[in-house]
Amino acid sequence: MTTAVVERPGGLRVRCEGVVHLYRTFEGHDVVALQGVDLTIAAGERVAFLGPSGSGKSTLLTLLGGIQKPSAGRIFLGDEEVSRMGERYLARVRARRVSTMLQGSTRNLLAYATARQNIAFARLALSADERRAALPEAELLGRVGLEQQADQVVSTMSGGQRQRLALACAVSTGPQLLLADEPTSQLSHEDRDHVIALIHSLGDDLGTTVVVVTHQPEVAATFPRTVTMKGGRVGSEGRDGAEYVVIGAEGVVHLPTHLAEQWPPGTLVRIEPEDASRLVVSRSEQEGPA
Ligand SMILES: Nc1ncnc2c1ncn2[C@@H]1O[C@H](COP(=O)(O)OP(=O)(O)OP(=O)(O)O)[C@@H](O)[C@H]1O
Repeated sequence: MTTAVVERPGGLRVRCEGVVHLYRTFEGHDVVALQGVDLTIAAGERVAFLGPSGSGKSTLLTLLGGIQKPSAGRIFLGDEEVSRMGERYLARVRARRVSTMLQGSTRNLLAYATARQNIAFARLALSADERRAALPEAELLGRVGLEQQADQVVSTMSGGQRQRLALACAVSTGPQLLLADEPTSQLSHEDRDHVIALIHSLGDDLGTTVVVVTHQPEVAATFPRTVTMKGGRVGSEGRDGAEYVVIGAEGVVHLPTHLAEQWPPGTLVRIEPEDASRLVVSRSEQEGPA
């Protein structure tokens, strides 16, 4: 497929430096959702975020999309730091350069509007030139297999149709960065494969940087890079099928999950260099602190 949705040059580079995020609960407690994320995603790269529930995947995604600002640390979209953007400028970035699909298709759509009206709404912030350069709405709907649903109201659509429409709206502005939180959860296998193929075709056509949060191994396997979150940090990364742990800012190394179960917190270990590219981790015979 070679048709561009809206012609824009390439994808956006994303960089996180020591990103921390806290939520204040109604009871006044602070919840640490992210505690020092260092991560660079190259322009045009496609990455799947994995990790257990509560590890901070959705929080990181909303920070990358400028929906929330980090409590500390810095996030760069291209060369621009998100926290330094004024609200109006950030709103323009969100409307034209960065598309975020939140978890659950209904949060991304106007339920009582038709497919066509939803796409028109998503494109409101585009300039007249950009709108002219954009893929015609009928073609866009055709690409997500909804040509027959152009005038159908969202609330009468199936879950799969809504999710495909949400994706059509997200890509209708030709974003340089597409962020999608669980875009394939609760879909049939057929709808899941359709949505993922569309996401990858956007990357192929426009060089868009793509980040997808998923719990589904079949979905993660279609991405050349995976980032697994653990306790609010990047725990490990997968590149072309090989898994690596990541050294954190303070020299902290997470153990791979299968070893972490055998060597629980408190285990005493010794780390010694074997040669220039190898460290040996050995477990002490002594009991660690209880
Ligand atoms: N609005 C909020 N208020 C308070 N705490 C929150 C809020 N949103 C998230 N959290 C907490 O922040 C932490 C990270 O949550 P987050 O939703 O980012 O994780 P996740 O990895 O996306 O989880 P899931 O896979 O279940 O969606 C969790 O401890 C969660 O309970």
